[in-house]
Amino acid sequence: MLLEVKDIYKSYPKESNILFKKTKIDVLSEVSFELNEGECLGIIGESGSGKSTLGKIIIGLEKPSTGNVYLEGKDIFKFKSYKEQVKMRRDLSVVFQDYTSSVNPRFTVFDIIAEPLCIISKPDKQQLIKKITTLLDKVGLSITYLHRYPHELSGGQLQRVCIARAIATNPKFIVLDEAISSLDVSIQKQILDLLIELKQEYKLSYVFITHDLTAITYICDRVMFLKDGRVVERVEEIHELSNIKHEYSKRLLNAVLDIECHNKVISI
Ligand SMILES: Nc1ncnc2c1ncn2[C@@H]1O[C@H](COP(=O)(O)OP(=O)(O)OP(=O)(O)O)[C@@H](O)[C@H]1O
Repeated sequence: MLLEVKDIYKSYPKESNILFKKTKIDVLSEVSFELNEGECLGIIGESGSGKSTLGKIIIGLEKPSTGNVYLEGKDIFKFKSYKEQVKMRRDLSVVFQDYTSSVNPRFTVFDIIAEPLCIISKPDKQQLIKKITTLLDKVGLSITYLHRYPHELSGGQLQRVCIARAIATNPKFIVLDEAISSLDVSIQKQILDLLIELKQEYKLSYVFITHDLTAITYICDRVMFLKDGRVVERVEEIHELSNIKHEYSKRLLNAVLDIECHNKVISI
């Protein structure tokens, strides 16, 4: 098994009106799941249900209050040596929704993609140019983009650059946190197709975080519904999505059907 997330609880301190009284807000409770090689697991939930917090925990950006995350059997929060931590950084990657703020505006496309490569090794400039040109090609961008700055790219192009950066270190899995949500619908499909292609080519696993069930049915093998930080339902086979039982999951599914129906009426 590639990833095992076991009994995660996460709480944050909360401001209290009562002097000296410490309170906390529980964001995740009892969250467990497994992810196998080559799989795409969808995590869906309403705003504030804890999806991004969970995403940050499984790539080691945030520590759980209790619980463990095992990557190939090893607890990612117990990697002590620098070498182990660099390996973990190489194996786990992420693409965020907000592609504009997840890149340095003063970096060129070359600098953005080179950054993780230079953290894990010390490649020379020629090696870097070759590798980055190949990566750009993989995400459907030509070499002419190499020296452009983020403001000289469209949203879809910049998200492709972020995807190239995410796959640069040959990770084992990528957390895609609302990675297509800021793009318009036609670009969303292109990016989903690209992600599916890359998943097959690099044998990647994804954790696909979204509030969009339509995208889940397009790319995911399984799905987990998160409500107030708890897993309320799991669908192990995506084609069985219509058999969901929990009221909350049904509400999310019906919301999609309503929107699709509404769009059809408009297009008629
Ligand atoms: N660093 C933090 N300190 C305090 N509270 C936090 C912190 N990060 C997140 N939260 C709270 O945790 C809860 C879950 O937030 P999270 O961003 O994980 O939800 P989400 O499901 O990803 O929401 P969205 O879909 O709107 O991005 C929210 O109530 C949020 O305010």
